[in-house]
Amino acid sequence: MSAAVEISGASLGFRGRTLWSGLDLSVQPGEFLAILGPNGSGKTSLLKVLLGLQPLSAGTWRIAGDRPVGYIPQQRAMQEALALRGVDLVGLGLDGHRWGLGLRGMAERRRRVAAAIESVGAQAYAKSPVGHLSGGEQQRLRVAQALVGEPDVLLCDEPLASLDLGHQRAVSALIDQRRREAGTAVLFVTHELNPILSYVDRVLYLVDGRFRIGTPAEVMNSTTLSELYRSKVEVIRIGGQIHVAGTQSALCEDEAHHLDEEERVS
Ligand SMILES: Nc1ncnc2c1ncn2[C@@H]1O[C@H](COP(=O)(O)OP(=O)(O)OP(=O)(O)O)[C@@H](O)[C@H]1O
Repeated sequence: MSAAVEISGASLGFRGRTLWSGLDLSVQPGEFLAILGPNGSGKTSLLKVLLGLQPLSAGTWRIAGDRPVGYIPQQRAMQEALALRGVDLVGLGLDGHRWGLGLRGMAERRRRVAAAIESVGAQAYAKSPVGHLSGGEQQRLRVAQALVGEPDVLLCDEPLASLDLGHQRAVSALIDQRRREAGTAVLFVTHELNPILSYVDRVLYLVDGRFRIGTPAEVMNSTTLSELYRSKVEVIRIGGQIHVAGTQSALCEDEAHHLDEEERVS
């Protein structure tokens, strides 16, 4: 099986600072890869490379197939004055797809947009201007927009931010279903591994120019993360969840922040 995403000998740096280098990564069709790391470690920049928005400093990358990549951007609130409706926003995800002109093409387009909106449970407000919707509602429409084109590769940049627990579960389950049923490769940038832990095949963890790639068990352990952060990091598994406690820069999960504060107080 050929890889959906292939990155070889890749480096990226800005103004003399290397974000990461020597990165070799193949993501298979249907694979779910979580991309973790502290602020500024180059997670979003890696997605930008795969979107063709950011050239590599060295190395090569390739995305198989010719379907447009699906992309859920890091959330920014949409302007209140934005008159675009939810259905229009989701429909933008079909630009570049062709079913021919005429009524059949338009009916197919409408059918797909309606199905994508239903899949994220956004029917109630899909005809409202997106600028009037809550952050979570806007985010669900962005997910629908990214999935409507049935992409072979889905790039997600913290897609669960601003969603409540119920919708975090629904959106992650939807992304998981998509990769299982259609073989979409998922690259999912997140600061919170736990909501998606049961879906994740492998983790790419970036820290200060270094990285590790492996299964959650291979990467999310005290030895590996202490090596990556070059300081003592404790990884604790409780009730099927992973909590990371360590230095401030090592924080990935909120829980760890509290543990760290308690350690300092005592
Ligand atoms: N075009 C650019 N020119 C110069 N520096 C850049 C550019 N793009 C990103 N950077 C810098 O590269 C670093 C990594 O940014 P990036 O957004 O990839 O980090 P991140 O890991 O996604 O962080 P966060 O968790 O905060 O979202 C940052 O210090 C950022 O300022």
